[in-house]
Amino acid sequence: MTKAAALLLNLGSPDSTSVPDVRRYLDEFLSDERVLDIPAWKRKLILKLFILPKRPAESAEAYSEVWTEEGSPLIVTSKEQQKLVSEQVDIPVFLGMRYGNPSTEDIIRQIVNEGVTDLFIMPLYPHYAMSSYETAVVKAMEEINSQAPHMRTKLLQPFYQDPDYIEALVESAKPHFEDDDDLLLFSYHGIPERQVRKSDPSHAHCLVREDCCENAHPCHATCYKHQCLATTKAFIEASGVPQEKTAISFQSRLLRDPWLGPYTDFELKRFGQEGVKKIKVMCPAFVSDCLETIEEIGMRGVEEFTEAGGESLSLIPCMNDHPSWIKFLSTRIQQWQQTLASTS
Ligand SMILES: C=CC1=C(C)c2cc3[nH]c(cc4nc(cc5[nH]c(cc1n2)c(C)c5CCC(=O)O)C(CCC(=O)O)=C4C)c(C)c3C=C
Ligand SMILES: [Fe+2]
Ligand SMILES: [Fe+2]
Repeated sequence: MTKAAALLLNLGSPDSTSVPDVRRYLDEFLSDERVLDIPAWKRKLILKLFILPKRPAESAEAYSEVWTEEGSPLIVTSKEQQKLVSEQVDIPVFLGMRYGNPSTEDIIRQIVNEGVTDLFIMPLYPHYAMSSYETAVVKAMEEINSQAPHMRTKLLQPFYQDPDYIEALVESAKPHFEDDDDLLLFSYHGIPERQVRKSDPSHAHCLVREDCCENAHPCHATCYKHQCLATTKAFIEASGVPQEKTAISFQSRLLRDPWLGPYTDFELKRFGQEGVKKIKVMCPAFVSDCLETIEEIGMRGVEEFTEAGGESLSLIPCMNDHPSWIKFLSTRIQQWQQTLASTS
């Protein structure tokens, strides 16, 4: 007897906006060797001396700005996505988070208890990064290997230029465009440049030249920079937005190492100073609105831009529960079920 199921994976949020809950979450998140990819002793020291004393209170305040009656926007939206996808397919759809709850460990236990033999693992990240897609997959596989080593698994690959994803992104974003917009900014979550180099299997291609991540290359199956550029290019082509009215930047830096640039906060200031008046910002690395979109762009970004002279900045919502996005996920599940049926 076989039983198939799908598992949606996302990053996770603290359980509440209390400082102890946020501290627990940040401790789990930033203790991940794929997020702070430095020697373990150094990571522990940095966490203890520089991050955990002050950041939990600052982040708790930021979370309070976006928290809803049902909880964190990321969790609430992810649960809604799970419900909507479940309604479109005829197998159970589970939801797990890399950090916090519902934890990957608990959800794999539930999946095992329900007798699942074939699991489609769906990291809800369009782009490959060791700190997002890779760590989610590694954690899920560790749990499966220890709890149910015979379970068969299949992985949804990063879908950064999948025409169906691009179509869903265009359909959800385009209604927010206005004729008098001066600029559409694609703001992606940043990562340290070091992690782009580490994810380059050749260790000789990515970030070696200014334009090395632009074009297709065998090293780019794991190149976050290339994949963000590719999403932007595909979106511009599919949406018809004039390229000269677009820009790209990377947000959410932590610590002082060089991260992928240009940095969103610096760019918003520059645009304001250079006379750009009306900006729309979309964040295609996130499929659900969360702290990093609602607070960092929709609140702080607005201040940065208007204080520098800009008139208005609007955040374009992520795909969230948009029907085209739900269809994308449901279709990928159905396609996997067809391959299962044809191979069994
Ligand atoms: C979209 C993919 C993401 C990548 C890549 C990523 C890398 C990355 N993040 C941090 C540090 C933090 N990120 C935080 C929040 C956060 N990050 C993502 C996604 C990616 N992160 C999401 C969806 C969220 C929002 C979570 C929510 O609850 O809404 C935070 C926590 C908040 C804060 O204190 O600022 C941190 C910290 C690093 C260091 C990193 C790559 C190395
Ligand atoms: Fe992050
Ligand atoms: Fe690259």
